[in-house]
Amino acid sequence: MRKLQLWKVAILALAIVWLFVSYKILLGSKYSLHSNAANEDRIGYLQDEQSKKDNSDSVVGRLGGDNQDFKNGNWTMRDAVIAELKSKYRLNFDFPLQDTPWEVAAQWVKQREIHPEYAPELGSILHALATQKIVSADFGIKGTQLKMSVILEGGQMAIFKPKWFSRDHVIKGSPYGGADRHNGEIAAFHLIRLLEFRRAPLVVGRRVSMKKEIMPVATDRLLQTFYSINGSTCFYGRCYYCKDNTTGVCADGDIMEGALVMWLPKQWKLKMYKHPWARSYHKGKLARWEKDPEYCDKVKVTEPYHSGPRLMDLVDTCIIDYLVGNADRHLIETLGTQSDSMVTMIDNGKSFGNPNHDEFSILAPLYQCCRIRYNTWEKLLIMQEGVLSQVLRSVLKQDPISPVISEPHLQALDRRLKTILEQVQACLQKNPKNVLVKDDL
Ligand SMILES: Nc1ncnc2c1ncn2[C@@H]1O[C@H](COP(=O)(O)OP(=O)(O)OP(=O)(O)O)[C@@H](O)[C@H]1O
Ligand SMILES: [Mn+2]
Repeated sequence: MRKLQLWKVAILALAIVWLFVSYKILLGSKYSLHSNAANEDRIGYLQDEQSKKDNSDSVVGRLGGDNQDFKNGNWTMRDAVIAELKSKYRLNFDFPLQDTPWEVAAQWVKQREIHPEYAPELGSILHALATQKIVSADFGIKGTQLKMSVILEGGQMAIFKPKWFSRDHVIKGSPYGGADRHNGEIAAFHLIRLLEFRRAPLVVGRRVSMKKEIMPVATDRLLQTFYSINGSTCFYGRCYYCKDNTTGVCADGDIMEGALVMWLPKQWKLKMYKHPWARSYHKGKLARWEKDPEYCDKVKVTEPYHSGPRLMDLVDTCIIDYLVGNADRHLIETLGTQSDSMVTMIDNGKSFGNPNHDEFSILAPLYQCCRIRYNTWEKLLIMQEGVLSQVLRSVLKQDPISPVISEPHLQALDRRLKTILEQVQACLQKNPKNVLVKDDL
């Protein structure tokens, strides 16, 4: 029995080494594209791969357009990885749908994912979210931050999180401070998608005319919170932090920019739990996990973290939160009520606040537990060496309110990813046997 265990560990260790070595080799290797024949072979391969997934856009065209190395006949494997990922995650806004966009999206939701990995319809659904007529508007129904809840033609509900800051505004001070970042909500959705977690509701940017699209369909109670400053329409809504004109947000003239977050189908109930790694939110008072380096050992033996996927879901979540700089996940919400229900990545408003600050403590579940899903680690490895920012930049360019985040935020993602991988490496060095966890745990 013990022998068998040792064999398993040895095979796993070999697999890890192989993955590392092959990735490094792939990154380093260069394709010499001097001869036309070689060029055509390479292009042919990519076209085949591409056409399997999406025949709306050609890799050759894209590379010819934005890859200088390719033009110079000096094309690295890293470029191939980037091209492949850009093509995989590119949105096709015209992809034909077999049903209404709302129905297609509703049918996607499963026990452990909100949308599938291969989702060519996603572009058309996001397009519908960004353009369908708003038929009613009211206060946001839950949460402490200002938002509107809207119904789109066809009955789909969505949350409108308004713009508070310009793209280059930097939030200073506490790592969980500042009003929501609507653009962060959009960028986080795509980041979560690129890392294949698939646990965030669909989000798209949208600019709405307050006078034409909102006011004619707004409830009276929402309209009562509207006011204007220097000709711009503003509102303060109703929420914990919504008081009066001093707490409201203003459009740019009549046009208010925001993020529309698609509401999950009603039959999927969310259940809220306190996050074991929540902050104390009191200056000078540390939470238990901040005082006790062995804290994870205690969490690991308590329900529902002692078995099933819950603990590893938290590790995945802290990886996303560290990347985007969200230090405010004091609650977790599971999709469904079972012990193996997935931890959703809902509410990414507190993200992309300060590109110059990396809040290491967000990673506590990872560095205290020293465990990560094999699958997650693999996805992170593929995204290293700047691949992540390149692919995300390209995806975000397609959003209606592009540019979604500023360059320093994209650079910060690559830097933070490096830190995460260094942490995993440190764990592997300390305790090689127990770090990588099977994907169904
Ligand atoms: N897309 C969605 N589908 C279903 N429920 C949602 C969705 N988005 C948010 N909710 C629910 O509404 C709650 C509030 O939303 P959200 O967390 O985005 O608002 P918030 O004001 O930022 O909240 P908080 O004050 O907790 O930070 C969530 O905790 C969740 O229960
Ligand atoms: Mn929030």
